[in-house]
Amino acid sequence: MESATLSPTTPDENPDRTKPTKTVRFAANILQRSHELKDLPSEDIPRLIRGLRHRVESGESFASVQDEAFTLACLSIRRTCGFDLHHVQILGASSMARHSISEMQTGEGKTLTAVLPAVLFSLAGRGVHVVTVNDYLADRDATELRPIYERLGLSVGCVTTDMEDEARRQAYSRDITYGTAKEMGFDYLRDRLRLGAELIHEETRKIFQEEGGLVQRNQFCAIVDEADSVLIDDARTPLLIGTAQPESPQRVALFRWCSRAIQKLESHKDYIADSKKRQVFLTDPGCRKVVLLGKPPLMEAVNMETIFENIERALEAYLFYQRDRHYTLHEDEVTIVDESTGRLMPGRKWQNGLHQAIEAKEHLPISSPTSDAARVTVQRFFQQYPQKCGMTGTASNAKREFRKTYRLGVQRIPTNCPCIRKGLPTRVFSTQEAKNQAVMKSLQELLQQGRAVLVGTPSVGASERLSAVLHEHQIDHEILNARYHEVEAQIVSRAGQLGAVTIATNMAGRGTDIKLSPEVQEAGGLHVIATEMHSSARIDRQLVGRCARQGDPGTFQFFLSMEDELLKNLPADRVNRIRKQASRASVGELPANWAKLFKRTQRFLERNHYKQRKQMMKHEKKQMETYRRIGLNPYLEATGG
Ligand SMILES: Nc1ncnc2c1ncn2[C@@H]1O[C@H](COP(=O)(O)OP(=O)(O)OP(=O)(O)O)[C@@H](O)[C@H]1O
Repeated sequence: MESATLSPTTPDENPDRTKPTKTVRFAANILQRSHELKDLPSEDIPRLIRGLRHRVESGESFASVQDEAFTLACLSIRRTCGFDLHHVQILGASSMARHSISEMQTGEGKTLTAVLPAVLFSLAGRGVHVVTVNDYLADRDATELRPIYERLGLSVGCVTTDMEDEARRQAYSRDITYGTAKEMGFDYLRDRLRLGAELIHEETRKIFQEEGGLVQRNQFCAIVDEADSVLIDDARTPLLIGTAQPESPQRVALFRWCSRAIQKLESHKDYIADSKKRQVFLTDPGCRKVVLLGKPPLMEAVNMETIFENIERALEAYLFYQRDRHYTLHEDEVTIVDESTGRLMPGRKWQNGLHQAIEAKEHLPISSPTSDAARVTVQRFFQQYPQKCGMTGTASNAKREFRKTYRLGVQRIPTNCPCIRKGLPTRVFSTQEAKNQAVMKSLQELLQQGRAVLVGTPSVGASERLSAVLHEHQIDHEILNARYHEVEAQIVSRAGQLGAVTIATNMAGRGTDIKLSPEVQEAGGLHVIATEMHSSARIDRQLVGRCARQGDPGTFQFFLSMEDELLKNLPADRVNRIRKQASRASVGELPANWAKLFKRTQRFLERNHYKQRKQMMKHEKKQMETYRRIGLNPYLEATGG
């Protein structure tokens, strides 16, 4: 059988779809061979897989068993799901087997595509990690795909947030384990903490591992779904485990005092705020003012340096962290909202006193602060997998970063059916109010046409504000945000029905598969209204990718306003200038060319975030080298190995 050689052409570059290319022949061949095995008794499939495993364990390469492994996987998929994989899915799988990121458009069936490389790499018997963006998707994929793997004689596990260590250990001992990068990364760090100094002695490490002291096996293969979200968007903050410091009334008094004291400070005069980096620096006059402010007796022993630092944290909490956008409040606790996925992250805390500063700002009980115990960047964590690959609908514009950081190429895979998604012209308004009115009008028109509508919003707060406006206009709708994650599956299952209006945060941005009812399909499919642009064009493309999947009809439109969050990332004086200019141009809708400002701001932010990631990696590399040189566990921070 000939091996897969993907031509770099995209469907647009090679519109002659009737001519079978070498790659199409490769995919057709795999499917044909799987059809030839249609009478193979079920019990023979695991036997054949065991044969392949034996060959890999005896030193044969993955490439030499790839065709047979793919054939058996296709057979199992057909017997379980009742349909064949599309050729393009087999091409996507083949490029992943050669350590690439397959760029497959949204809705092309990436979840099933990943089964093929997962089966192939599982033959080494060292564990395959299929990494997704959230617990919901990890659990959904593991549950839905389990029958396919089990037919092949392969075991499947899933790691989610609230699991105990023993259950995690079990899940990692399976052939294929589903989970999020965060869960897998934190398990990795917890293992490094368990190892302590033994990490650097190969022999003791092995013994420790064999005795079951660790939860994870050594990293071997990672297949990353939504690769740009996991490897790029989420890679701006390192994975970090903190250890709780003892409670201290002094510190509680300090956080509370700082939260009040900042009301007396003036921007530009007493402090400088950098909104891009979300940092605040006290100026000399600011420091002098803080020194002179009256303090409670409990703070007498706190040195001025610590007070300045906590004043800066309190200002950051006040200026850059908004309730129902960056965090939510639940039962007297601050719960972080993941900015790129819109999901809650219970149990996670901001470091260096920021979490406590936010608690003080919200007049909540102050939790005990944590200090760094172990940390690793997402980049470094994934670099340690000798076999890795990924898939996403939005990889091309991060091609360079994938190559430089992870040594992963990006391969564009043609769509199965031509995509007929249609974008309507972006509309820009001078105020949020004018934008909401226009969204409402558009919604009413769409509902009259018998469409289903998904409205994307940037935060929990924004989704609820828009919901209130819809209530005023008596438009029935559902909300999909971090507060309703328990009923996510039901909300998604209704989102493609006649007259359905779903207001969602980024939670619906990735992996959400909205099935259309026949009437909605007939009326033009799902329409996506994006009510803001995100900090990365890839996140916007994912939201828009909820419509017009697999050749279905579908449309989308952006509604933007000069009061949008995105523009707040520009320097304040520039935003004010632009807003004044806009209000001179119109009080309602602005000319279409104002949309360029949003695209430029988005590109500016993308560049900034890339720089931040590069800087973080440079810093980590330096730190690791120093730790190694002096013989300490390089993953342990404050404990010093
Ligand atoms: N070969 C196939 N034949 C028929 N249906 C398929 C096939 N492959 C996948 N599907 C179906 O297509 C739908 C979309 O699949 P999936 O959610 O995996 O897409 P995706 O590429 O991951 O989308 P997104 O990028 O939005 O996450 C699912 O309902 C899945 O069952």
